[in-house]
Amino acid sequence: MTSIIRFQNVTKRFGALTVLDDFNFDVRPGEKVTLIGPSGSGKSTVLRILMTLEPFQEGHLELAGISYHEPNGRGAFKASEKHLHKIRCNVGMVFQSFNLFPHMTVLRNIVEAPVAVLKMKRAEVESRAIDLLRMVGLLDKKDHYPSQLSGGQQQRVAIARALAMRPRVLLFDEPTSALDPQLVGEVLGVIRALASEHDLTMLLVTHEMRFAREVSDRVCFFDKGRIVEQGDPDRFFGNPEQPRTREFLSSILND
Ligand SMILES: Nc1ncnc2c1ncn2[C@@H]1O[C@H](COP(=O)(O)OP(=O)(O)OP(=O)(O)O)[C@@H](O)[C@H]1O
Repeated sequence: MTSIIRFQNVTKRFGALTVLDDFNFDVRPGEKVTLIGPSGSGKSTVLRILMTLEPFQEGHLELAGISYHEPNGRGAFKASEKHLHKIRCNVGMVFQSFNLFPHMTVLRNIVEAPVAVLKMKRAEVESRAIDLLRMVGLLDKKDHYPSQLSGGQQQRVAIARALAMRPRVLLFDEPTSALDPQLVGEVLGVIRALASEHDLTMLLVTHEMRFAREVSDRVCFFDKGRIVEQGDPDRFFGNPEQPRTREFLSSILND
């Protein structure tokens, strides 16, 4: 079985703090995987490393067959800009806090990166951006600025923006946790629709357990830099095996 994401014995430290400890993790092409776990356990760090936003100290990482090492093996994350560019063309990320460019319209927010980074033709990207805005239900907002949109609408633009780069892997880092409760549903609805896309690999960090159960092929409980337990959602939520998983699930489900 080929993996589209592969962490092999990855160790990540921030100073004296070891966040990932000899971490191994594989994701199949098209798989939708959710990472859940206590605050501070390292879930965002997994995504940030994949997005090349964080270096790591030991181990080996592959995304879509591209290694995160220099081919000559000089050590983790000594990749050239060209190499990083290759990786970043395959992976997109949706952050907790939208991160739209405030001085650009919705349409430009979506169009700029594919034109600047992928050197795609502006007209072609615009036409795809229009399709994506229609998909996230915001075509009528294309000439608005982010400050004129609700948080839920901004997050839907952020999802469209990530998709405009045609990533093979899409990472979601707690995409609804900065939203008012009444806006969560509209964003989850868009992600749910994406989850039905066979070819797109999705890795999500979320505290929305019902949603995780609904969209994931696999749920992983992550604690102290390791996966403690994983499984298909019905088995995982219906019959968690590890005491730490049970403890975690009962603490959040009783909140
Ligand atoms: N840039 C940094 N410098 C130092 N420590 C960091 C840095 N980023 C994260 N950490 C620490 O690494 C650990 C893992 O953080 P991470 O954000 O990956 O956890 P998380 O599981 O995503 O938590 P949450 O659910 O609260 O977002 C935490 O103890 C955090 O304080």
